[in-house]
Amino acid sequence: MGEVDAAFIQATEYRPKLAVVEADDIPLIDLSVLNSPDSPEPDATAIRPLIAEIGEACKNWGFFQVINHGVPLKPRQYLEIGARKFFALSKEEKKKVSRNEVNPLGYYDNEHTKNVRDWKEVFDFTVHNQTLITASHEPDDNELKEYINQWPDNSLELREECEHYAEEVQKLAYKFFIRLNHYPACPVPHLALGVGQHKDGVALAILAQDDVGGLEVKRKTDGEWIRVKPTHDAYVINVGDIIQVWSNDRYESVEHRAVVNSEKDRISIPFFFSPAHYTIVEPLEELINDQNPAKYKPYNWGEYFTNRIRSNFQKLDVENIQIYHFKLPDKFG
Ligand SMILES: O=C(O)CCC(=O)C(=O)O
Ligand SMILES: [Fe+2]
Repeated sequence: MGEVDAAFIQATEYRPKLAVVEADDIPLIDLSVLNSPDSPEPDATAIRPLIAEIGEACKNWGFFQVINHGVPLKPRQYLEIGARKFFALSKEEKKKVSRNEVNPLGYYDNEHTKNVRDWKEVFDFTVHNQTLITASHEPDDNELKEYINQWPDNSLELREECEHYAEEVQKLAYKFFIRLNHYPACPVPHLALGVGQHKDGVALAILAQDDVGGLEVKRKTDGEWIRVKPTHDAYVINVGDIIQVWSNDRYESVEHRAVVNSEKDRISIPFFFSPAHYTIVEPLEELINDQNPAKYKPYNWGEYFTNRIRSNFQKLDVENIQIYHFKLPDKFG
């Protein structure tokens, strides 16, 4: 295997099959009724079929793509170019904006998913230049800290490109943070993964991917890994853990991963949507009744998130925090 660090090598059962199963069946949803120039405020009847379509996609797949979403293409294209320029800088230059124990935003090339190193480098920033978040994952520690974006200086216009994109894409959801993912070409794509299989802990993820492709979704019906076909100017949206809890398991957060390849590098830009740090996440009251009792205990989002990033940051012996840790016993057995 020569020069590839053993930290990147997946256990046999997690290694990707490189034969691609490309899904035509991941729902492709047209959002044009929401963006009609004639009726800026679509009425409830007009959007009812769309809501049903999204509900079905969330239930059956947990994943879908959207087109005619109203987010302009230019800022996304500029940011993709800007991301490529940034990742092409020397390690030394990129490390000037490195994430560290104090500030988890910025550049990072050592992320682990389930204790195996990901074949990627990332640049994280929050939509607001300063964001308050819970400092500690300990329940009794109420201290908050401020996340501050780190921007590379010199000639790059990365800051403007990131801010401009954030302003536009947040119209599709609300806010939190955006990641620039760079997956370099990999000499051992059958042994490593760009991101190991995982679920997103946030409420919703909205991903812009370039035309190289590599995102794979675990199909709910048979557990097969399905490649999400890059579609021009589409966004891939997936349900995260918070929606699973809010919906009391009606909409499940789905496992996914990013496969790498030996020829081309790849850029993807996920936008992670989640509530404010003080939010208590629990099944929505209106969905709960005697027949359908709450399946989760309430948890604090800020503590959960801090716990998660702590375990991404250092290789821990224990599994990181998961929503099933808050699962209540099933009353109907
Ligand atoms: O790059 C991709 O296609 C997926 C990235 C992803 O799942 C993540 O960053 O959570
Ligand atoms: Fe993800």
